[in-house]
Amino acid sequence: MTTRLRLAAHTLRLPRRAQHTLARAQHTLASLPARVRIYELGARDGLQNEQRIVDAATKIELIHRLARMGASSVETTSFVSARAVPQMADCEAVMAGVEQREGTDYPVLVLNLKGFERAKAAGARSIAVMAVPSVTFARKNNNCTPAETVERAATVAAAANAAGMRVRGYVSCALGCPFEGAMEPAAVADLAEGLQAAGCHEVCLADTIGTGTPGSMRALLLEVLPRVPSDQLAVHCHDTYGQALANIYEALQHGVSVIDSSVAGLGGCPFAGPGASGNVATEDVVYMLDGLGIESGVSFEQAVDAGEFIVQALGRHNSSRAAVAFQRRGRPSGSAAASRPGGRLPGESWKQAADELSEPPAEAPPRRLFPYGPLSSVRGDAV
Ligand SMILES: CC(C)(COP(=O)([O-])OP(=O)([O-])OC[C@H]1O[C@@H](n2cnc3c(N)ncnc32)[C@H](O)[C@@H]1OP(=O)([O-])[O-])[C@@H](O)C(=O)NCCC(=O)NCCSC(=O)C[C@@](C)(O)CC(=O)[O-]
Repeated sequence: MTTRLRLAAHTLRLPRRAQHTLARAQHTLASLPARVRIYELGARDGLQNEQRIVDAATKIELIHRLARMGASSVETTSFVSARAVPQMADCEAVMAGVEQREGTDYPVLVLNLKGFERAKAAGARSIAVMAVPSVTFARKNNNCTPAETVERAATVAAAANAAGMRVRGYVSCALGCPFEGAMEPAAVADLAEGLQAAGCHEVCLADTIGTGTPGSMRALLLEVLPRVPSDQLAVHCHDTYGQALANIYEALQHGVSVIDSSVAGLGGCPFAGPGASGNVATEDVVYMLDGLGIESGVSFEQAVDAGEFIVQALGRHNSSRAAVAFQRRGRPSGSAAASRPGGRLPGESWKQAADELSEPPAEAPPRRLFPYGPLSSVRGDAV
């Protein structure tokens, strides 16, 4: 008997109101993807706006940790003007030093043909391009018009595809521009479709300054999804107004299964004006996904370790709520870390704690319990 049938039999014994609640929960969970891919931005978007220049060796070590923690993609650097973004001046050295793991994608951001030629010469196998709907942001960030951002992206994508590279396309300011406010969802959808037609295997809707809400994310997805299918979409949420996780949850319910994030919540575009905060923290995203029973392949503990590594190098605070809570309190009951209050034993480094915690417990506890039982049964997965 499938879990769904067993569940149906079980719910008949519940009061009518509880049956409705359960049916609603089951409907929501049924629409969530079972697995998502994490596109990690800590080494590129995460660092590009930091004033303290991080040396190439530290960036390379960070990239290795991000790959080891299980991110599907680790955006490695950007091939842009060193005058415009001094932190990315060492892009060639970083590319040369990264030992690429089998099964991990290492895209680099490229905004024009000059950047593409540099990336190709440095051995990049995967790139990201961008299109911008806002006139002011396109001028400040890309030194061209919105239409020219699409033309440049298409030119670069064609060259990259001809060279056998994978191409992702960002639509920046998808939920708002720092200078022009809300963007028309239809205009964003036009750019998303344009990037896909230009040869991008994946289109990422970027809330560059984190002004979106689940309402505006839903309105945007309803406009974009008829034109670009959910399995070719990603979302990139900054957390300026504390909406990033809610926006991601909204996107998950529409079938989007590639999530951008940055360890320790680092990041931001240097051309987006003051007050825009970092990306949603990878640790927070993974904590939420683990709680939803959605596989990401990312180890929460190793994400905390990577985030701590880079915030210590930068001498700044960690913006991940989940990482900070984990360091103070450990994981809540039911998780492997819970048996070790504080997550880390006295004198133990985060790396040791993470290695220790990633070892499977002798008898695995039931994972991800939902008040009505294991999440998979509520979702109605067949067994
Ligand atoms: C847009 C460009 C490339 C200008 O593009 P351009 O208009 O083609 O530049 P140009 O021809 O006017 O050249 C200006 C100068 O830049 C040099 N140059 C031109 N291109 C390159 C290159 N590829 N590599 C190295 N140097 C370059 C070029 O050689 C020249 O140097 P000069 O002769 O004055 O000494 C430039 O303005 C630039 O690099 N801007 C930086 C933009 C940037 O990196 N922004 C942050 C990343 S975007 C982001 O974070 C958003 C995202 C993706 O995460 C999603 C989201 O949240 O929205």
